[in-house]
Amino acid sequence: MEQVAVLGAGSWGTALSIVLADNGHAVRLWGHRKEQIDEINEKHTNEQYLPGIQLPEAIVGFFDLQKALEGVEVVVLAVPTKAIREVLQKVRQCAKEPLTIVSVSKGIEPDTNKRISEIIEEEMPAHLLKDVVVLSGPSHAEEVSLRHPTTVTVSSKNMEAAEKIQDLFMNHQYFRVYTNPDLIGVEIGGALKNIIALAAGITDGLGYGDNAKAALMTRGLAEMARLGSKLGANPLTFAGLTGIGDLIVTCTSVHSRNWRAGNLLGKGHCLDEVLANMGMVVEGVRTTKAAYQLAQKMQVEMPITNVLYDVLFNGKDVKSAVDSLMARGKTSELEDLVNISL
Ligand SMILES: NC(=O)C1=CN([C@@H]2O[C@H](COP(=O)(O)OP(=O)(O)OC[C@H]3O[C@@H](n4cnc5c(N)ncnc54)[C@H](OP(=O)(O)O)[C@@H]3O)[C@@H](O)[C@H]2O)C=CC1
Ligand SMILES: O=C(CO)COP(=O)(O)O
Repeated sequence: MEQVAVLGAGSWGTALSIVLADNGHAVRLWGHRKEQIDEINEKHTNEQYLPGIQLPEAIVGFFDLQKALEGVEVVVLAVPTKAIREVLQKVRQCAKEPLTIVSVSKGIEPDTNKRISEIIEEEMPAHLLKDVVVLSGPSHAEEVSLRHPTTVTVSSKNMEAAEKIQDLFMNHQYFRVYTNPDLIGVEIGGALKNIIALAAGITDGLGYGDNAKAALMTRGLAEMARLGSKLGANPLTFAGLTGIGDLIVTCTSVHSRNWRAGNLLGKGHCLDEVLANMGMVVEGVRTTKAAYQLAQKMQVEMPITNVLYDVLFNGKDVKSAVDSLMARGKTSELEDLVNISL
């Protein structure tokens, strides 16, 4: 039995706390809103994020970060990408011993274009950071909290640490955890699939059918792998859980906030209105900006990302965005594969 701190009491932090509690661990679920922590401790629910789910009593809510981190060696970081630096700055003021930090968020930071593991290494002083492990894959919190069969992947620069985290989360009833040593590919896949899910939501919202969605997913995967391999990822990772696996779950599920946001954009709503009404994080918006910047910097062709960037940040109309993808010059499907070095 391990004491684990989970930072971020949203959908994913709470769902992963259930997995850890089911595995016999004592979970300290930290959140920054007192009334939500009181609800977790008094009613064993988190109605805003996982309505109707009864939380195991081994999950204890913490409002005081210092107390949540006392004597803990493993910290699961489950806040949106834009809050990660702020939360880590608080963690480094409270931590006394070196921590293994498990990143479960999916995004790339705009402007710095850093992956989350890179942000963690930057924000945490070396003496307080033992290892960084990334956990990613096709896993909607809503389904995990219902204990429906789910598979994810863990990766790290130190695969021994990844295997420890694999053991911590592995639940042979409903939560199967794989390892993959390709840290860059695992993080890039998890982040970029949100861009394609936004685009898939848009074409669904426009009333286009399965052909359009299959095209976006397939050509989306090609551009994810193109950028990923330029950044040092193994292209085969994009054929795995954190690539095509997460792309399928996010582009085809009503649970996906990215798909739902895209769907509303496709139906004619404006971005500000969509984000204001979502009530949960839509990571793909900021990641589109970061991936657009990376594509320019690394000179990688990313037509879907580029056109979505214009929709989100330059007011391009969604219908003409799809038209401009269709009107691109002719190309070969396999050209991408030839350009990817294994
Ligand atoms: N939901 C899912 O199915 C999955 C999500 N993920 C990833 O996990 C990450 C978190 O997503 P998810 O849990 O779904 O997001 P939610 O929007 O459901 O919850 C985010 C949580 O983070 C809290 N938070 C936001 N900013 C801060 C801050 N500065 N300090 C402390 N807490 C903060 C929010 O608090 P408040 O309530 O006050 O806003 C909320 O509790 C994302 O990167 C997402 O892509 C990965 C796999 C699956
Ligand atoms: O990453 C996820 C599932 O694997 C969750 O996707 P959304 O953030 O789009 O809901």
